[in-house]
Amino acid sequence: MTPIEKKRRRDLASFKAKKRQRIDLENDGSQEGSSGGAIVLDKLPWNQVTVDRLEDAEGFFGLEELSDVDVVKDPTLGKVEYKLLSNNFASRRSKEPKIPDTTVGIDEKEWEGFDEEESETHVDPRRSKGKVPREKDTSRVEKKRRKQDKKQKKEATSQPKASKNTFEALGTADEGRDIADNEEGDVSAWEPLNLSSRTISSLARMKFLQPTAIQRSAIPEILGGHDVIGKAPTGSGKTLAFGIPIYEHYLETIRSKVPYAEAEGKGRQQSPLALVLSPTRELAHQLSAHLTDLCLDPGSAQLSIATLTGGLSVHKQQRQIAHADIIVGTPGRLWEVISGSQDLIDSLRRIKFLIVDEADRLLSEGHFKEVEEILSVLDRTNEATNGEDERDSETIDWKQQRQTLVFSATFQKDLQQKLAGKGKPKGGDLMGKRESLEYLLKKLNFRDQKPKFIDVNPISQMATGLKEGIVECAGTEKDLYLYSTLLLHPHTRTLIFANSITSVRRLTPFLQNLSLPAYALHSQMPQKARLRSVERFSSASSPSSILIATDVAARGLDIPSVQLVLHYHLPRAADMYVHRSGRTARAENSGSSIVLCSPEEVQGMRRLIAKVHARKASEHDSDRKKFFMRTLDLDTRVVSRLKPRVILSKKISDATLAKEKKGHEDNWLKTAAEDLGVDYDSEEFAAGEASKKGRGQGRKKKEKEARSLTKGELGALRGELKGLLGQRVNVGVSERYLTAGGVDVDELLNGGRGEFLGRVDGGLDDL
Ligand SMILES: Nc1ncnc2c1ncn2[C@@H]1O[C@H](COP(=O)(O)OP(=O)(O)OP(=O)(O)O)[C@@H](O)[C@H]1O
Repeated sequence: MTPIEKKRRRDLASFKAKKRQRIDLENDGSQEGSSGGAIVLDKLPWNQVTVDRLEDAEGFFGLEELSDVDVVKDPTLGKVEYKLLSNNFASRRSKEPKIPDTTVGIDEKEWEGFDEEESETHVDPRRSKGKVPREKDTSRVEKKRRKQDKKQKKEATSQPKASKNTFEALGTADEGRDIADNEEGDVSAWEPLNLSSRTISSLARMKFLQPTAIQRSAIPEILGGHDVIGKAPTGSGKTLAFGIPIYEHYLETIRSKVPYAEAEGKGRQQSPLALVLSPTRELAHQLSAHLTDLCLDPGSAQLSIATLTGGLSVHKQQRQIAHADIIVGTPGRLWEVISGSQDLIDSLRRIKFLIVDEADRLLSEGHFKEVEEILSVLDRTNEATNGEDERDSETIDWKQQRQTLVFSATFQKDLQQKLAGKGKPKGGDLMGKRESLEYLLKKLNFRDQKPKFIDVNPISQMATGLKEGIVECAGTEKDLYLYSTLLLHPHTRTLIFANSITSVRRLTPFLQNLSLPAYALHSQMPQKARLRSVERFSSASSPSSILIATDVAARGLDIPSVQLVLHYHLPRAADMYVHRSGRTARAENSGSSIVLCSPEEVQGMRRLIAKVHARKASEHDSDRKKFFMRTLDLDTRVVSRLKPRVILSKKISDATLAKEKKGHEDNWLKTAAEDLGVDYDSEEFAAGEASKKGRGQGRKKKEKEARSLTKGELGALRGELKGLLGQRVNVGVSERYLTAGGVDVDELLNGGRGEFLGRVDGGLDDL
């Protein structure tokens, strides 16, 4: 046994003895009364609040939580004391030998921690920066550790029930914490990826028993230090394909006990390890939550993740990211936060990983300017920061030390060909077209001459468990067909996509009036309301919930058990169809995607299918036209019986919205008039507007009519609708009836043939 191992054992034995003693003392203390376990506030074992609810993500940043502690007030002295409540605390604390400075109260006397040599191996670089002397014989110890780690990993993966000290090899000396205890099943399929036992343990806890295709292909390349462009169908686990290598790198750095900045020999402000760019706020929060889950390790210093999406003050976020290991952000807010601080820019330039998630979206529409700014400052060499600062006298090409990882389910076809090394894209000098994806990819400055392009499924971007269908209807009857389709899918978590915010605003109350649990999501909602909608929609207690969203929800959102995606409008681009539909049938699950298609949208639908399924079709048959999407015939008898409900609901929601709109307009005009110092008379203004002719007057007239409904009239309409919703609708198929509560008529309409929905009357050519 080597001296280090002997020492580790000695420390472990002494730790166990002290822990026993501590528990005894705590038991005694609890019997004796409040004074037995009294401790001071700042010595309590605070834990970082983890973000497990989207809604909390913003409000709890920077806060810490605590449990198993009683607050006791001494009435005579008026003093407040804190007392450890139970042995749970003791056992919980015993799993945290790495943070001795938070061990408290009675423990304070008992716990001395591992001595320096041992504690160095567990040290949180953020806390220990500058204090920890570097180990002298790193290579020998590191070699030994690696060997031991490998052995432990083998045990962990081949014997999930293996016992004790799986983590000893990582230097945590963590008692009894092992994969086996988690009882998560056989994770040996991860073995070829050669991951650390801590990562394997996290995967086991998450019950991810094997890597997905993109994880299997991308992780070794990233661990091997390559830049990677990864393309894989929606819901196929791309987040962990880059998340796992980042975590591995983090663990490696912890093991080598050197804070990142020090590791780079700079010794200045700590640098984050990774920067993840996300196109939407919801996705950013989700990515953070997913990475937090992976990196959750109660026995060690927590990796810190900062999410920058707006909602908190820029100053607060600047402070947050100054200590973060991973930063996840939307480009606009990220730029706002970093652009004001040269120190932050400097530290970001030293990141080890730059991740561009949903790359094709991020590098185009709307985000172009900020992404370009961010990439420019990341790539600026120190010299370029004008050399005023002494520190900048060294020229370090940080981008050469940074890995760039780009992921999406969709990439432009010509670009994809280029990346795959198959010829040049059309269109001449792409560098000249500033707003092109390729231009920005060039700006990403891959350190590899040619990044590894991994396409795990070149045939399809769609998830394998996805079924697709079309419901044909007149443009004016979309609301009716939407409602009918929803009723034909009872007990189904459904995501409805519309092309405009106005439609989302209109459809939400329309469905709510029909007693359906519908929530809205669009970019003009306040951030808190956006997160609340996603949380309510995702809640396990509402498995039949409905989210009506713009394409802000199309990318990356991973909401459990979405079984149906309904395209109220045909998506504007084929890749958006792929991403929207990808909100269902995720991670080996099945799901359906249905387009409500009006005659005006048929051409677009044909083009979309040709784009999305062209390769699939040519795989099976040389004649592409043979590929078709199912047309789903709703029973017109059912649909027509639902019409009166739909008419009433529309009337009510139109009236409510028109009144709200008028209220907003009045307020706006009043404020504007006040600002200008003139009187505002709404009647006069309305008369002036009415006398105008031209576009939009029809809509305005309708709005006026809707607005003119009195409260009493609205109440009567609501009553009438309530009556209708209470009535059963005879579908004429059997004794079973369709109600808003949702009877399974699906089966009836399918004639028990197990078809997707309704009769399949043919393909695209029949449209
Ligand atoms: N190895 C695995 N085994 C089982 N489930 C996994 C595995 N890896 C990831 N998952 C789960 O699969 C789901 C989809 O993962 P993720 O969100 O990373 O997909 P994605 O490929 O990024 O999708 P999108 O293209 O829509 O953004 C998540 O719920 C995730 O927890």
